[in-house]
Parts: sequence; C-alpha cells; structure tokens
Amino acid sequence: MKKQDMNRDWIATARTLSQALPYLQRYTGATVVIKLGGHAMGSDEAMEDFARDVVLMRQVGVNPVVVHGGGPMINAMLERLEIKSEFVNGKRVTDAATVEVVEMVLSGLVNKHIVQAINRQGGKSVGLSGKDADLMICDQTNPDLGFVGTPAEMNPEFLQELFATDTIPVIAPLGAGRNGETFNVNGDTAAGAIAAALTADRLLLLTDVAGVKGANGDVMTELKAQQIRDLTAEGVIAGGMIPKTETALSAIEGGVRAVVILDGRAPNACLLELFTEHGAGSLIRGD
Ligand SMILES: Nc1ncnc2c1ncn2[C@@H]1O[C@H](COP(=O)(O)OP(=O)(O)O)[C@@H](O)[C@H]1O
Ligand SMILES: CC(=O)N[C@@H](CCC(=O)OP(=O)(O)O)C(=O)O
Repeated sequence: MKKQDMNRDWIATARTLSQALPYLQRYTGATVVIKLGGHAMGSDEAMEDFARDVVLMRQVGVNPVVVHGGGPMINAMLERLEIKSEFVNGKRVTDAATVEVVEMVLSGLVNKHIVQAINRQGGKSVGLSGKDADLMICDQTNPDLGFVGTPAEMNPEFLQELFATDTIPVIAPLGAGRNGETFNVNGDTAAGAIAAALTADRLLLLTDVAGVKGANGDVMTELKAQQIRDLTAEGVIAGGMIPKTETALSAIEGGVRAVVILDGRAPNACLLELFTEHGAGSLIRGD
C-alpha cells in the first residue's frame, strides 16, 4: 500500500472512533444481554470477533451478559451416543438421559469455549449456568416435555456484583429445579428472563438470518408487538423464529427497553447495532 493510502486508512479509523462518541456515551453504564445461538457460532475466527466485540463493550463501560444456546452441538453429541431426540414447538423433549447430555455440552464444551475466547481477548469472563448462585430457578414447563424448565425466580443481584468488578458473565441455559432437578431451558427464553430480571437496556438475539422477514421476504427493520402477533398468525414468523419473537415480546413487557434480532454471523454485528447510526437487524420496542 502507498504511504498516502495508509494515511487515509488511519484517518478513516480515527474518524470512525470520533463518530462513535455519542453512541459510546449513550451506552455507558447500560446493561446489554446478548444471546448467542448455536447456529450463530461459526468458525474460531467468528468466535474471536464476537469475543472482541464483547470485550470492547466492557471496555467502554457497558455491562455485557452473554447467554448462549448450542442446539446443534447437543444434537451432535446425542447422535454420537445414539440417543434419539425430538422437538415440540421449538423445545427439545428432554428425558433423564438427555438432560445429562444437555448439561455436559452446554455447561461444559460450549460455555467454556466462549469464556476462553473472551478471556483470550483480554476480558475477565466467568462461566455459569442458571444453577450457579440460583441465577435461574425453574418450574417444569409441561410434563410432556420432561425436564424442560420455565424460569420462575431469578437472582439478578449476583450478576450486578459481577458487573461491579468488570466481570463478563457467560450463562448456559440450564435451570435449578426446586427439588434438585436440572432443567433444560430454551436459550432465547433464558436470555429473555435474564434481560427482564436485569431490566436490561438491550437484548440482542444473535441468529443465522439478517432479522425477521415480512410477508414479502424482506427484513423488517422495526416491528411492533401487534405486527409480530399478526405475522405469527399468518405463518410468516415460523419455526425457530417463534421463540425469539415471543421472547422479545415478554422481555419488553418485563421492562427491557428494546430487543434486536440480528445476524450473529455478520462481522462486528453487536458493534454495528450499538455504536453506529446504521443499526442492524429487526428492532422491537413497546407499542
Ligand atoms: N419470518 C421469519 N424471518 C426470519 N427467519 C425466520 C422466519 N420464520 C422462520 N424463520 C427461521 O428461523 C430461524 C432462526 O431460528 P433458529 O434456527 O432456532 O436460530 P438459533 O439457532 O440462532 O437460535 C431462521 O434461520 C429461519 O429459518
Ligand atoms: C428446551 C430446549 O429446547 N433447549 C435447547 C437449549 C439450547 C438452545 O436453545 O440452543 P440454540 O439457541 O442454539 O437453539 C435444546 O435442548 O436445544
């Protein structure tokens, strides 16, 4: 590269930082819950980029909380162990053998992978599940689904204590049962419950599509609650998008300021959403 072009690059970098100032100021002290779906976890490089974004958020005074999924990783392990698995309305039917595998994969492999990626970027991250410090006590969702839980009691104070020491919590979506059971919780549901308990400023649901698509197939940049209800009734919002939009609505009702559904595979997806005018994905706010 010519010296003149190199100078131009550095000038562009400095300008980008300068333009980000109002956004950085807006989010100082804000709590941002980020749900990283199993389908949004790509290559090691993509994980490194995600981790760098999270560390940057912490560096500029945001309190980031990562809640992750890992459905495809659970499927792979269940297949290796020759355990059959099925989903009903987006939730895995979870028997005693399955919940053991879910906990091993989510709290072990997936959780530690994310924690290590964040720490390698200079963050201070700890891995938890809903069982740690009774972060998420659950009731059984429906006996037909087995050990699937619905969050009932949360411990946001524990997360606030971690924020005070600049610690980045990474949470696996498992819940503690009141009688010592382990509950498998849908990752979106867990992220929504944690965001509501913290009355978070933003809940970012990172997935493998650019946002919520309307009837014409285009991504809708902003969605109202009623539009979500209509699109779901029309079957335009379907499959894995249903738990996300349902989570968005209940999180807003629970006091979260805004929810964004966006493509976690896009480079710097979280930074683009929080710190630029451009924004990303579909924004859902109260009516
Ligand atoms: N209206 C819609 N807009 C966008 N995606 C939709 C819509 N309806 C259904 N989907 C599906 O929802 C999927 C996202 O859910 P899911 O695969 O469960 O994500 P994750 O693993 O990230 O939690 C998309 O890949 C898409 O196939
Ligand atoms: C009850 C239930 O379905 N739990 C999910 C938990 C993982 C998850 O939600 O993973 P994604 O975010 O990658 O889909 C499961 O067993 O697959």
